[in-house]
Amino acid sequence: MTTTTAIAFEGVTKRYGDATVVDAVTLDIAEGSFVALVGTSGSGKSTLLKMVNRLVEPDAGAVRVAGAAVAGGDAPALRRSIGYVFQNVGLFPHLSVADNIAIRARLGEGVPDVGALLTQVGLEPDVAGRSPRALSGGQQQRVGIARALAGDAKILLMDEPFGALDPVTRERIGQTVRDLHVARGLTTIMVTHDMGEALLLADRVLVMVAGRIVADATPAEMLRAEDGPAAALVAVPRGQAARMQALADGGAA
Ligand SMILES: Nc1ncnc2c1ncn2[C@@H]1O[C@H](COP(=O)(O)OP(=O)(O)OP(=O)(O)O)[C@@H](O)[C@H]1O
Repeated sequence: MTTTTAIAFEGVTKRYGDATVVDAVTLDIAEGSFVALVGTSGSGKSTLLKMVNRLVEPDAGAVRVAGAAVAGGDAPALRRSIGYVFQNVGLFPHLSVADNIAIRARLGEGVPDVGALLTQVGLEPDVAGRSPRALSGGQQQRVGIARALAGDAKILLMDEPFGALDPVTRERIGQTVRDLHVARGLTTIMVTHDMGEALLLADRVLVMVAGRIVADATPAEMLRAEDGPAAALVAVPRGQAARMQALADGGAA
């Protein structure tokens, strides 16, 4: 089976002052893959992600989307073709849910089918007329996902999208995103602090430390890792799962 590269990072580097935040990262993201980017705070995950839609420009190297260097093209057009979801959602409170989703249409694209999008992200179509202020945090994030997909994006970038949500809502929205990823044939990159979430949602997990990718494996490979940075990160969810199983079995945790 041949795989097509949707996003390529070629020796990408970003510095802020003396600090090298992303350090010569070279990486191919296959079309249709769901990639989780994990690592401790400040390791450069968001910076790497934002170089795809040019919210951050690299100091060296190149990012390619569908083979074309993003630096050579029109940044607003690129951003409209890529769905971007982030923790604070960023809905306009004075606009209705429908207008928030259709905001890209105002920027010159076709008018999206808001009702269909709301259904796809697990909301009732009748929330379309409400203000985002009248929605829960989880519902707002679902609207954020609908907005990200309104322009028929084939790439979905998510930056710690569920960080502010309770675990049950987080789990449900994660599953919604995974289903949309499959149904729409998306290429998805999700930045998360949560290794458990990464293992359960993604089909490839990248671990970033100090601006470099130090582990790159499937969730199953990550879980089998005996040592190294991946092993340290999976130790937490693996240990929790084992302790909970012990509790369920009636033994001491
Ligand atoms: N615009 C900026 N100016 C200066 N330094 C920055 C800027 N953006 C990010 N940094 C620094 O770059 C480093 C990496 O930041 P980045 O947000 O990419 O990390 P991260 O791994 O996504 O962290 P977190 O998980 O906390 O979001 C941090 O030390 C951060 O302070």
